[in-house]
Amino acid sequence: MLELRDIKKQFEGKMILDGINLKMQRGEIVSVLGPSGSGKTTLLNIILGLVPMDSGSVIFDGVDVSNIPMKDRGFNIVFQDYALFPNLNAYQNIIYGLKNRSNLISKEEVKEIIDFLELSFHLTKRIDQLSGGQKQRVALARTLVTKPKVLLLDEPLSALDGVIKETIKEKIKEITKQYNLITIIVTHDPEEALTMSDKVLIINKGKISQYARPKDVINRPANNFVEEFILHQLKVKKENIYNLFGECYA
Ligand SMILES: Nc1ncnc2c1ncn2[C@@H]1O[C@H](COP(=O)(O)OP(=O)(O)OP(=O)(O)O)[C@@H](O)[C@H]1O
Repeated sequence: MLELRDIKKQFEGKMILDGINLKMQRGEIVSVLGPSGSGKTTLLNIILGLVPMDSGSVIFDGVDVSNIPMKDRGFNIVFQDYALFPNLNAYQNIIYGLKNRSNLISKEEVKEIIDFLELSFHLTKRIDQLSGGQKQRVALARTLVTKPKVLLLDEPLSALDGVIKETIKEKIKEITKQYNLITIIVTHDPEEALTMSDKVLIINKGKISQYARPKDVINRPANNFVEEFILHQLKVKKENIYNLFGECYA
């Protein structure tokens, strides 16, 4: 279990995260949803250990990892722009994080991840020869070979659309279950959050507005902000939300 206890963070005197408390279970996808500037990426970076918090704790499986450096924390991230190395081919990118850590994962397990993400025919391609969906899968593979316990994804679907987007969504769901990960996804898109997560964390002005299952967010929005934010973003009237998600949550 991953637990965040009373996390606070200011930038330049402005409170960005103001007492974030939550618990996430293994095998669970949690989407972090909120308006631009609400602190979503900051929260992800604090969990990763990339950005220090002012106060609070990050607890993983009962151990306080707040002061454990990022590289030893055992969490990993796929950045929004994928941050792939253009001078390396797809395979070299995938195994990049295994340098000096070759005992972390067997060759068979690396192959399993490559096959699972359907990348075996693209391994020798340069990054600029890959489609958006293929780049995303290379970035996911590069992160997964490090065997993270917590998988952090910053806007993983924002550069994708149509069938490719749906395929990556399914892959993320399957990966989370198969590897029993805690997957945390930052998104500004309520439809993405509501359709692919076990729980949705909605933050506004540094505080949690609601942390609940998608069907509960839809049926019982905790406050006007949640209702308005979701309605506004989905650009539909309230009754249409039930039509949009009614089948899933009937
Ligand atoms: N290193 C930093 N120094 C100063 N201010 C920062 C820094 N990083 C983030 N901020 C500020 O903190 C606030 C939250 O930023 P953050 O990127 O976490 O928001 P977000 O919810 O992910 O936004 P978006 O959806 O636009 O990516 C913003 O006002 C941003 O300008």
